[in-house]
Formats: sequence, C-alpha cells, structure tokens
Amino acid sequence: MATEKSGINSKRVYGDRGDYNNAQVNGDSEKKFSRSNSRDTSPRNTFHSNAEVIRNVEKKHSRSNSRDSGPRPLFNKEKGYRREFTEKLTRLDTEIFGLRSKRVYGDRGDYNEEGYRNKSFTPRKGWKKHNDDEISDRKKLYDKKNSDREEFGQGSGNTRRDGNVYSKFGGRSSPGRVEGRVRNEEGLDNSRKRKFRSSRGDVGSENSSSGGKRSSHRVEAKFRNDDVNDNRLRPREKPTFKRVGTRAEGGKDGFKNKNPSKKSGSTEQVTEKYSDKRQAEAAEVLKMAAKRLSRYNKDKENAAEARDGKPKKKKMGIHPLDISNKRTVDDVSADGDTVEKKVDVQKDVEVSQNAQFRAIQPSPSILKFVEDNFLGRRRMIEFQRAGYNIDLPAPLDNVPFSTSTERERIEESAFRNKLEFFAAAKVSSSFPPVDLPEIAFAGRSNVGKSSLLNALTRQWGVVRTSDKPGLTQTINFFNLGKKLSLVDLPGYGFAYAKEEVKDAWEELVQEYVSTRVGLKRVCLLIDTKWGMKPRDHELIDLMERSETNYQIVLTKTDLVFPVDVARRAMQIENTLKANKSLVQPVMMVSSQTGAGMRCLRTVLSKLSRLPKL
Ligand SMILES: Nc1nc2c(ncn2[C@@H]2O[C@H](COP(=O)(O)OP(=O)(O)OP(=O)(O)O)[C@@H](O)[C@H]2O)c(=O)[nH]1
Ligand SMILES: [Mg+2]
Repeated sequence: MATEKSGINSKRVYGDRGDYNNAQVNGDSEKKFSRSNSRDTSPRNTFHSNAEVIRNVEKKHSRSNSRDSGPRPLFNKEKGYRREFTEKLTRLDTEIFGLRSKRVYGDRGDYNEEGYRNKSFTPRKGWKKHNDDEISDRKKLYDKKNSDREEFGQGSGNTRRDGNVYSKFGGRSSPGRVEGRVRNEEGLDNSRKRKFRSSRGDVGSENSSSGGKRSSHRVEAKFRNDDVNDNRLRPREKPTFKRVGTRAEGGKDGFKNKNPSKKSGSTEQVTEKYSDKRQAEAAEVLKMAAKRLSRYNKDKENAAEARDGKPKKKKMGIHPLDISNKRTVDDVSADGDTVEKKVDVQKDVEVSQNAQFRAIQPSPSILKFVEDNFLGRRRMIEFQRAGYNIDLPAPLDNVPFSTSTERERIEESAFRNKLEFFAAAKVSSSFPPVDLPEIAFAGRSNVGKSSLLNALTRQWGVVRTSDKPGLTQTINFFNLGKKLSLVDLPGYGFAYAKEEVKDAWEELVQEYVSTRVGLKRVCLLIDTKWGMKPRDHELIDLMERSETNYQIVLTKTDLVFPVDVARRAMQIENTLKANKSLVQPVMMVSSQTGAGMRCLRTVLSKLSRLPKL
C-alpha cells in the first residue's frame, strides 16, 4: 500500500490523466516516468517531499530515453493505458485519501480503445427526448443539408451518441442547433473532414497552418474565408442557404408558411399557427370578413365616383408620429433663425439693463452713507460688537427673545420699549382704533418686512418670519410702549397662496395705506438686489393719490456689493424724484448684519409721540 501510495504521489505531480507509457508502480527511487503525451505538464496537488522533487527533476531529464527504462510496463497496452491507470488511481484515492475520485477522473471511467475517455452525455433539464419518427425526419433533413453544405466545403453533422435527438425548446430544434449536432457526429472522424477539404485541392492542405489540432470550427472558418478571398474558388452561382424546416410535412417550405406576413390562404396553415382548432377557424372567419369589408368599401367608392363623374379626392393625412414635414418648435422657422434672434434680442435687453445700472453714479450723500454703514471689515466688527449677531439663522424667530439689557443699548428711546403684539386684522372693519402714531412696513412678499421689525427693536422672534413668501397674511399691529405703533403688512406679489387670497391681501393693504388716519409713514421695502417692480409702482401711485407719506427702505443690503447698494439707492431716487409724498432719503438696511439700522431708527423715532410736557 505504501508503494502504491508513493506511486500515486509521484504520478499526481505530473498530472492526473495518467497518460504515461512505461512507468514503475513501486516507489523505487530509480523508477522513471515518461510521458508519451505531453498535454498536461502542470503539477497538481503538489504536496511532495524534497526527495520527490529531486526525483521528478531527474525524471524530466531522463524523459527522452524513458520508454525502455522501466523493468515492466505499468499498463497493459491492449486494455488501454488510461483506463487501467485511472481505475488504479480511483481505487487508491478512495481507499487512501478518501477522495471522490470519480469526480476527478470522470463519472463513468469508460474509455475507448484509443485510451480517450468517452464524453458522457446528460440531457439538460427541460430538453425533450424526441421520438424515432422525428429523429428519422430530421436525419433526412440533415443529410440534405449536409449535402448542401458539402458543396461549399462545410462540415456535416450527427446525432448524439445515444442515438436520441434532444432539443432545448421541446418540440422543434432550430436548424442551427441541428447543424451543430450534426457536425459533432461527423466530428468523430475529423480526419475525414480534412481529407474532404484537401481533396478540393484548392482550399488548404495537410501542410497548411490549419493542422490537425485545430478545432473543427476554426478550420471551417479558415476554409470559408479562403473560399471567399480566392475569387477563383468562389462558385459562380450564388449559394442559396435555404432554411430547412424540420417538420416532415412542411419540408423546405415549412418555414415559409410559418411566416404570418406572407399570404397563406389554407386552413391548414392557420391551424398550424393556432394550437386550438376552433381558434384557427375563428381566425379564418375574421380574415374572410375583413376581406369582404375592404371589397365593399372599394365598391362604394367606385359607385360614388361613377355618380359624381369625377374621381374622389383622397384625404391627405399626416401621421401623428411623422415629423418630417412639421416644425418641431412653434417659434422656429425652417432654418431656426427666429428663436436665435429672439434670444439675442433678450440678451441685448438684459445686457443693456445691467450696463445702465453699472453706469449709475451715486450722489455724494449716498456714497457717504454707504461708506459709513456698509464698507470695511472694521465696520462689520463694530456692528457685531454693538450686539447684532451676524450669523443669525433664518427664520429669525428661532432666536430667543432679546433681554432688556440688549434693548438698553438702542440709542433711540422710542425703540427701547418692549414690542408687543396687540391686534391683527383681515378686513378693514377689524382695524383697531387709532391710539398711537403708526408706521407701516409694506413691500413684496419675502422682502424682509417682519425681520426689519425685529431688527429695529432688537427683539428677535416677536414678529414671525419665514423664508417662504406669504407668511404674514393679516395686518399685524405692534405697540412700542406708549410711543409708536409698528404695523406689519402682508406682502404682495409672489407668495405661496391662492390667487384670490393674495388679491384680498392686496386690497386690504391698499385700503389701509389709503384710508388709515393715524398712519404717519409707510416704509416701502425694496429688495436691493432686484430693485423696484411694477407692483411697487402700483402701491406708490396709490399712496401718491391718497397723499400718504412713504419712504423707501432698501433691504438685504448684505447680499450685494456696497457700491451696488449705492447705485440702487440712486436709481430709485432718480425714478421717484418727481413724487410728492416720497420722504427722502432712501434708507438702506440689513436686518441680518444690523447695518443702517441706527439711521432708520433715528429717522422713524422722529414720528413717535412727543412726551407730554
Ligand atoms: N440676508 C438677509 N436676509 C434677510 C434680511 N431680512 C430678512 N431676511 C430673510 O428674508 C426672509 C423673509 O423675511 P420676512 O421678514 O419673513 O419677509 P416678509 O417680508 O415679512 O415676508 P412675508 O411675510 O411673506 O410678506 C427670511 O428668511 C429672512 O431671514 C436681511 O437683511 N438680510
Ligand atoms: Mg412677514
């Protein structure tokens, strides 16, 4: 057993196929192996001792004269080397190593006389076993096809070794598949195939590069190419590779009839298409009906023509998916000029607006104000020290109420008072009675009205703010002690609300600014970045008519360059310089940084109720 074991080991080093001629079974150190067939030289299961490795190297060197080196041949030639060797290995593996050697050496271990293992054939799952009739039919067709193929130097085919024809798709195997199998069968005799080709004389020969070791596919491809490249060899008549049906009754025409687009009047063919006979009949009836209908329509047309005396005009129709005769975009002419021009014009307008804005020269007073309030890092630090939190998040009502100490830092006494909400009105009838001088804050939605109230009084969170336009929907009245009343108006323009609701707000605001008796001033807030919009002008016109004093306040100045703040202020002053109710100057503020807030307070505190003497 030990000898056998060592024998196995050494054999394994050189491969597991057992393709050796004369070798020793015993573990003798002088045993020499030789490989008659050097296909597999890579070592497998390489667990060997050093001695073994040296031995193997020696063996390699002595390969040339190894045939006559062994005292007795390992295997009986008549029985087949591979078979006996494999059986031995199988037994040893099972006994000694407990391996499932069957797996390693093949399931059946059956080898033919030449020493090659038979390929076992297992039909795949779902393949159907065909009956004898089908097989014989197909064989006939294969023969026919093969004869066709051989005319053009291609291979012929076979059936499976077990004599059965299998197909993956059950009922009918495709011609390609059949052909493949046919080729395999004939592939048993590859030499025959080669012989056949060589016999043509003109395509390849034994000494050609396509030697015996090439696979049949490759050889075929090579020959096919040669055929095509060599004009002399190309057959004059066009080769016709007809698809051959496998149905016995269909024959060559079987596939033709199968094509539904082609005309086939017979019920038989329809029956083929529909598995159910009744279905087939119904289909046939429908077909006949359609034919009759089309004939009837034609007759009707002809009759109309005969009656009118002139041929009826055919209606022209455009298929909805046909865009060949259509302009794809409404504004585009056939050559696409219009749109480009329009875009260009729009660009020109924009460019000229920007250029106009940049060309504005702010007045010295505006420039001075901007320099004092918005320029320089030092200025920002000053604001911060003064108590404005530059990093205030939006919405500002998340910030807790400011303390009284913070309020005490405000210079203007009127704004040091506590800001208290006391009324909200949705309609004019619910406006509170006039008690204090009122300052209203109007403007487009999201311009920063509510934020400005908080910033002016340094009481964050008293007035609710939001980054969504349309938060303030009622007129909210806030009292600053007994000095002033600050009124937060709903915004106009874009807001997240229904159109009718927005219209109602606008009407309410218009009514308030034009009729409110105690209203001393309306602060019209304009976003510095965007400037005045048509709605702003509408409100200004209204206030002009009702002689309500108003002052422009530019907001969010921290979002643009100081020079642009100055330009915007100058632009608005120029636009409204003829207006009588406008209160100068244009104020510039930032609720976020606190810039310009002190000036605004100073201006507005002048409106507060004077202390009683
Ligand atoms: N950067 C910056 N953002 C500001 C300034 N003032 C207000 N905002 C932000 O602008 C957004 C709108 O502020 P609101 O005060 O709610 O605006 P509003 O005009 O009352 O809006 P409506 O109530 O919808 O009419 C909020 O997110 C504020 O944080 C400012 O001076 N600078
Ligand atoms: Mg608001």
